[in-house]
Amino acid sequence: MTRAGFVAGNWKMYGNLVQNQELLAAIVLGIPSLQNASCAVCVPYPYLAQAQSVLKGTHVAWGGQNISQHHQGAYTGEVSAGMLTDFGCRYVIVGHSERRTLYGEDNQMVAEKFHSAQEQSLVPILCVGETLAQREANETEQVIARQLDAVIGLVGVNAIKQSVIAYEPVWAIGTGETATPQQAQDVHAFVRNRIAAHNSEIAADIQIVYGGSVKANNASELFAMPDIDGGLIGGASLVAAEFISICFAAQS
Ligand SMILES: O=C[C@H](O)COP(=O)(O)O
Repeated sequence: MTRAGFVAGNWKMYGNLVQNQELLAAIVLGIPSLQNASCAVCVPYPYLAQAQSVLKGTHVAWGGQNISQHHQGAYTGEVSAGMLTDFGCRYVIVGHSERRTLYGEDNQMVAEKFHSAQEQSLVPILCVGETLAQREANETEQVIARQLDAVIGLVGVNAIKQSVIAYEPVWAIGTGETATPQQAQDVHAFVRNRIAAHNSEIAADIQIVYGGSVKANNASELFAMPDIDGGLIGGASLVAAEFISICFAAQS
């Protein structure tokens, strides 16, 4: 079977009302439809209402970049999965390496966030990936296995079915240094095999996307690999023409 492609933009902490309006309008105009692929933008919380208002009824979905693992409560500054659904979100990124590194999110917390997202019918985009030091120490597979197993251990493999997995080698994020298609493919195949050990059907169906310096000029080559189903795009998702072209590269 051919899995559908998927591309999500992660705007990180960039944008303002005026720039967003221009970017979203250009994306909507540039992506009237996609063949066997879908796309989304994950915007900062304050702009969810803006994304909803511009993207509703279009081919571009939207989502958040993080959620609390808690349902509600005295957690100053946090945002729950339910709050994202109030703004029509379909997706939420969990476990991005910037959250893991800068905000101390460990595998258990990421698994809880994944669970919390699914409880509200959001599709979690689960990020996994190794640092440069871990790659150089030949620990890539162990690191990713731990990140994946923590989630499967908490929610079970059947729940994984309703998610997207994003392999993002930390050393390739925002650095301009992309993993080669073969390096990325090797890890994607590892992730798929690890899931296949639990359930081969789910492993065959799940979308595994790559993130780390994906641009319009390298997307096709990456997405052509058998286990790479699309991308999670940082910097290039802030440039309409780049993002649109990456989304088209995920078509099949
Ligand atoms: O979530 C997106 C990744 O962090 C990739 O960012 P980048 O495309 O700017 O390297």
